[in-house]
Amino acid sequence: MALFMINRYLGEEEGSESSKESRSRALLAKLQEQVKAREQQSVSNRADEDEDHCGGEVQKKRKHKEPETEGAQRKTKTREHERKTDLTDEVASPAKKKKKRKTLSSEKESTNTGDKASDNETSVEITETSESSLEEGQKTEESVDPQISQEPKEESGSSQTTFHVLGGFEEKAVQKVKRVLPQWLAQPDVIQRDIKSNLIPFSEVPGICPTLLKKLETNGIQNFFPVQAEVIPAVIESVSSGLLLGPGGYRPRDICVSAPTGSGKTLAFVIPVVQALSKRVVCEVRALAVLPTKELAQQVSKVFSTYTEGTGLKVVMITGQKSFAAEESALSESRGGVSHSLADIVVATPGRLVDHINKNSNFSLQHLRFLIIDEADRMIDGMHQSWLAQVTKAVYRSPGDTQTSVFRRILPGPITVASLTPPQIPLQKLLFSATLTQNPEKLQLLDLHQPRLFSSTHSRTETSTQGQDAFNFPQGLAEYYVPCTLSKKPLLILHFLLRLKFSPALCFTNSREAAHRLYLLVKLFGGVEVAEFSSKLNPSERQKTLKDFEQGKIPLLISTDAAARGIDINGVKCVINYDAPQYIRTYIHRVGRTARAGKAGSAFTFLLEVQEKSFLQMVTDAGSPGIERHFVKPQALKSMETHYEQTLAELGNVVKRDFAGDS
Ligand SMILES: Nc1ncnc2c1ncn2[C@@H]1O[C@H](COP(=O)(O)OP(=O)(O)OP(=O)(O)O)[C@@H](O)[C@H]1O
Repeated sequence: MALFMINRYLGEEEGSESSKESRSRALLAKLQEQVKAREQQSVSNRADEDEDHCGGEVQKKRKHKEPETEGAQRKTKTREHERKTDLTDEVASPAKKKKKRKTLSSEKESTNTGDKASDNETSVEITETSESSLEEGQKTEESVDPQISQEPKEESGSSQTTFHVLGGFEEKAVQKVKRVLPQWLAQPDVIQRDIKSNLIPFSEVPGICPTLLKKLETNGIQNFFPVQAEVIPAVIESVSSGLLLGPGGYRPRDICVSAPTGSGKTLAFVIPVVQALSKRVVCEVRALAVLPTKELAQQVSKVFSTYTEGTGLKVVMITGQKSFAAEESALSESRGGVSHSLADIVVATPGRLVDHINKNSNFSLQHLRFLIIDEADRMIDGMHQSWLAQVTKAVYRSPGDTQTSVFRRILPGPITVASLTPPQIPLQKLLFSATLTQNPEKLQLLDLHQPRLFSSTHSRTETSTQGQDAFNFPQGLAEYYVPCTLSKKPLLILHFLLRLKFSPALCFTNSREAAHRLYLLVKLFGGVEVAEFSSKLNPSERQKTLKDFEQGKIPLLISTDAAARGIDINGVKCVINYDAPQYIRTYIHRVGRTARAGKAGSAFTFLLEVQEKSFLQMVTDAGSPGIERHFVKPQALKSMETHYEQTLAELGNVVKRDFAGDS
């Protein structure tokens, strides 16, 4: 199915070498023709002149006779051509008419300067004939004409010359390629961005079973957030005819959700999936959630576990946190020599998922009904791991498979009566992200079926100026940038924590080395509890660090982008971009660790002078409601400077020791 319409190359390829070459060749051929015609003409003129000078009465008569016949023919041709040209000129632009008038007046000029009437006539005829042949050429090459139509003027003084000025093609304005989004991307179901003033009571969202509503209340959820009120009913509707068929017996539409960070996307898929699977009889893997990191998988797995409690549904996480064998035995067991699934919902990272597909013969995805791709844009970027192709292969039987069960699964092709006849479990994809790409080519990689988009961003062209995607920022987020110098950056962090009491604060650096150095510096300076979070730590250390930070034991967490996406830490008041992020998506996810669930929060980005212009442009283009300047006066840092210098010297020794220890 053609999912996407992309109007590319609306005009002819102006810059293409081959088209330039063929134009040049056509022009050259035309000019050569004209040169020949003129040479012949001038030869006959010269002969006429000679005859004029030395010929007698007979020759004079012949001369008069010849032009009479030839000239008459030519004149008839010319008049005919004039009539044609006049007709064309009636619809031609005024500029063209002007040009023609100019050419004709130049012809008149040349006529008046001539000595003999016959010469004059010949001159006019030549001019008009060449113009006529050029007019013909105009049909194939418009841009050539203005140049050539002026030639007779230059030649009028010396009608014998065959010299032509080449080149100077008229510039054609290149038509700009317009972006045409497919309708489902251009006109999404709109999700309100303002959570606080758009809370939706449970009673207004139909179809959710009372047990789940009770569970929501038990977990402190009183109302639905806008994204949940839109997406939950849509997914529930797609299973209204049971797990085997979508509405009307057709395959259900895939669902894409693009909503700001902290807007409650997790519950938007957990609730309907749990409700849909709660009626299952046999335990099989029917839902698979794929996330980019272990921490995120753990977070989502926890939410699934909360809402499946008491339903009999089993949630298993496969991220590599446990050994492969331990994960294998959590996924399935063998009873009477037959393997039985022990998982209804699997939460996985792509790498480990592929391992199980390839190495665990008891891991079956043949009953998979929901494929949830959280942080979908990141997962698309990571598609080089070909995890999606592996999942698809595991879900559908291979063509050589002769399985004859009614429930056999065949990779769906175009919808036909035949293809719909055997009932088969449809695989529905649910995509979620705060920065879902609107790039149709990228989305096509996911092979979506009649996708439906829920988005709080209408279209990227509304807010962006450079074709960059526009995103929505959380309503309660206040963005600031702090102009600074490289040497003062660490002092600023200390100022923010110790003086301004901005805590708990999550501080991002662009590398784990930078995170480690800053962590050491703050620790040596003293006065504030600090921890670092990066791939330097093992998974259990990372888990403990996040827990301590969430519980308020650590007011400052210095992290790489490992904590930038999806991590839901309650109560982060402030995000500090110690190093400015290079990409807008990174910025959006980093600052999205605060101002979650409709709460307020602030984000500060430290900017060196050279970074200011491009960074502010990037943020504005992405649709930021506004980023304010927050200037810290140098005097405010003065009192910390001496201690800071001492700490820096000390840091040098610690780093050396660290380095020696590492090597
Ligand atoms: N209806 C609700 N009422 C109150 N709190 C809610 C509701 N829905 C979700 N939350 C809370 O909002 C917070 C953010 O939710 P969630 O992590 O699902 O956001 P998200 O949209 O997935 O964010 P991100 O894009 O950063 O991953 C969570 O702590 C969650 O418990």
